[in-house]
Amino acid sequence: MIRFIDVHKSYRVEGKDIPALEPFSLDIKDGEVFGIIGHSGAGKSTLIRLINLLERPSGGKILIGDTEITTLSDEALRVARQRIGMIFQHFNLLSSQTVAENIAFPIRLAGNQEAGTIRARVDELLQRVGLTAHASKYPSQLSGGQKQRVGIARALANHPSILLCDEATSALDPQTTASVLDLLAEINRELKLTIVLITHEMDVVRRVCDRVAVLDAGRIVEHGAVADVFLHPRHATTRRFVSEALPEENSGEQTIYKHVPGRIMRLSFRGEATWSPTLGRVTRETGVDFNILAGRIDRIKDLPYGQLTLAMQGENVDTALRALREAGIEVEELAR
Ligand SMILES: Nc1ncnc2c1ncn2[C@@H]1O[C@H](COP(=O)(O)OP(=O)(O)OP(=O)(O)O)[C@@H](O)[C@H]1O
Repeated sequence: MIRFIDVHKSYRVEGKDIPALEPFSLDIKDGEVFGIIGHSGAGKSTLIRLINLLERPSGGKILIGDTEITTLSDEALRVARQRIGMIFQHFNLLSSQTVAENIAFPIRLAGNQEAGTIRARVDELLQRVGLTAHASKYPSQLSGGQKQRVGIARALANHPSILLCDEATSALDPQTTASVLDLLAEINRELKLTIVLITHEMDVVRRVCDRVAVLDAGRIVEHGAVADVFLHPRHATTRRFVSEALPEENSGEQTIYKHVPGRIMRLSFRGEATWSPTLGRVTRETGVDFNILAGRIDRIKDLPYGQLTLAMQGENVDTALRALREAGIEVEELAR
């Protein structure tokens, strides 16, 4: 568990303390993928860098397991940091070293000098990230996605229990982003390490995270399970992030709703409910008419979900809505 207790952080700029993170408490559980989402300047980098003390908090406690890391000696902190890997938006590879040498570097730094052991570990890591054929290349000969795979292999070199990802996919195209996120999900699943990632894209959160915190101007304004935050965003900032991830929600439907007869409802289905023909059954039984205005079926990490926007008409709409709720479908009225 990574535990922040009443942590806050200010930067001293021209003799003044400028707050970057207001006091917050937060627990990140072992083995989960935890996302921190926020706009530029919200404090994401500051927050993630508190975990390995690249930034020191101005107050409060940070615990990793039972260890309060802010009280560690320099030597103890150096050892603790070996169990915390980090990857970066711009990869931060050594340009004069090959892929294999980049990955070997932190292993040597941790004190392991035995060439055979290092080679075996590097081979294992190359295989994990799918770069065995590229071991002797230099970073300039790799694509962005391949560079990030080297970054991931290097971060995993000393068997960390935590992997910090600082905008790891922000410099990548959508397809490469998807493959790097798949790799992170696989690493999380197979190595059971905790992943903390920061991003400004809700889609990254939707694809890989179990839980998420939304940062807005240095404050955590919302946090919880991704499915809850994604399907029922409460804070205006969260709603904006979600609507960016669901572009059709932005395309002027609010205006269309005014011209469509009936009550405009949004139905959200999760898990098994996504596949069962409940809507058909309920509307048949209640004689309610419906018109589909928008819809999607997708996944939040491994959880299938569906959202349908309907115009519903008929005498028994309320009965139909009750029956839908009883069947585990979440129902929200958008307009009447
Ligand atoms: N070393 C520093 N010295 C002074 N102020 C800083 C420093 N680092 C960050 N800040 C300020 O702290 C606030 C939070 O910055 P931070 O980099 O954590 O945000 P962010 O959400 O990661 O933004 P971005 O997505 O643009 O990287 C900003 O107002 C920033 O200007």
